[in-house]
Amino acid sequence: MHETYGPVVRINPYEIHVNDPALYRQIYPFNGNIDKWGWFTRQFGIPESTFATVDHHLHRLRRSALNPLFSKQSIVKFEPRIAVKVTKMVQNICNASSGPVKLSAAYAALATDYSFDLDSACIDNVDFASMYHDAALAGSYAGNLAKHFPVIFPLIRKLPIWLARLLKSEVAFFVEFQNHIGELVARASSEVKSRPVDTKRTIFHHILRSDLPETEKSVERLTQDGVVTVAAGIMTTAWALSVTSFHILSQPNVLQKLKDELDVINVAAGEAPCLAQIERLPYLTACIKEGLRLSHGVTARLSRVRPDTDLVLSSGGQQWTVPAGTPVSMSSVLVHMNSDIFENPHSFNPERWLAGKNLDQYLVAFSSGSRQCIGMNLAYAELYLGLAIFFRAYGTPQVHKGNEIGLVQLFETSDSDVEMIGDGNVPMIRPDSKGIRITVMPTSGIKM
Ligand code: HEM
Repeated sequence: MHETYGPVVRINPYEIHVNDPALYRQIYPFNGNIDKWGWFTRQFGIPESTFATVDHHLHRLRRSALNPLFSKQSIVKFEPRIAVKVTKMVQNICNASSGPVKLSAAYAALATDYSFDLDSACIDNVDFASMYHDAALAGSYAGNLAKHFPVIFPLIRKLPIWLARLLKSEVAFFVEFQNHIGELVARASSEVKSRPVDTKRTIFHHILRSDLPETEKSVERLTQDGVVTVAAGIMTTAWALSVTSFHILSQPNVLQKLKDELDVINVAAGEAPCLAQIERLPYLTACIKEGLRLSHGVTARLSRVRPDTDLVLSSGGQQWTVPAGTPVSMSSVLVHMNSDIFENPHSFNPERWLAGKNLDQYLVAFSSGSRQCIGMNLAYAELYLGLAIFFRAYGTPQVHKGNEIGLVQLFETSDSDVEMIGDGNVPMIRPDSKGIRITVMPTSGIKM
């Protein structure tokens, strides 16, 4: 429709969609009274979560309780925990070397494990099975249907587990996932009541002790917030790690440059590199940005509504007025794949971020404005530590330094295993893909 009708199109009777990267920040600004669109947010069946809150002011109140947990300062405190999990994952991959390892599942298990006190220990599973990841993905894909039939999720949530298991394993995972989060919230709630000065600080303990009104602290509301926070963190981070690793492994010149950069950082034997150190590495940073660009983050059109003001969009000497109350959006995929900004947009090319072109403004995987991803600092910490520890520990038969714990090679994995074929709120991949798989040959080196 954009090719036929231009950059600003009324795509259905209610909604306007935009395809002009210059307009992205105008649609998603940090200031102003901006709501979400109820028709979009109802698809997940969690209307009381911060993510799905429609009203701007209520959203600000709910988000204010979460903000301190996700500040850069708080995430730095998480760093040792993330590093321990990544190191364990890297060692487990080496131990599980008898057949191909599903790297995308390993990353999914990793992202699940460091999501707030879930005690899931997914990375200890030999096959890296990740119940939460699969449940979250199934829920995200189902959103396309649930937008039209919003009764689906409330019904699923009420299913007894035996019936859910009879229907489909993903449905059962989803019910178990929600039940597990509900149990964690209920436990936190009774702990906070019985021991008001306890120092244990999961996301739930934190909210329960915050200044939010008591009506905002119900077990049901906090369960909804927990479900979306964990699900949003797992799917996106695991996919960004997977896509970035796939491209690095498939281009020996990229791997060589990355390993050269990682090899010179000063790390004591047996220790993980520290975040402050690796965040300054230009080539690793460029790989992460390129990986975020090609993994897209959230692919759905994230509609915004100005309830009481018109929105005037202006670009290239043209102006459009979006009337108050009208949902308007621009998909991240259209920004990331715009060939005027990113030449050969399908190719993984970290160098484009090092050419002084000020491309950062067009990296919108985390969206922008008042509803921008709250987990961005945590996601970056996971990406930096995950990739740095993995690529210090592993080389390929073509590119290695001699001090790795193993050599890896992609196993029957091609571009078609990472290419987006549809929008399931996150990228949909061809259904018969077996994931991003590697084979591992342990070496005698020990350094990580
Ligand atoms: C590469 C990793 C990630 C990407 C690309 C990503 C992307 C996004 C995007 C685009 C949004 C905006 C959605 C909207 O406008 O409706 C969002 C919101 C959100 N994300 Fe992330 N995310 C990532 C990791 C995480 C992590 C690690 C967490 C927490 C554990 C998290 C928690 C959330 C939450 C709670 C929201 C809702 C925020 C609000 O409504 O105020 N995300 N994310």
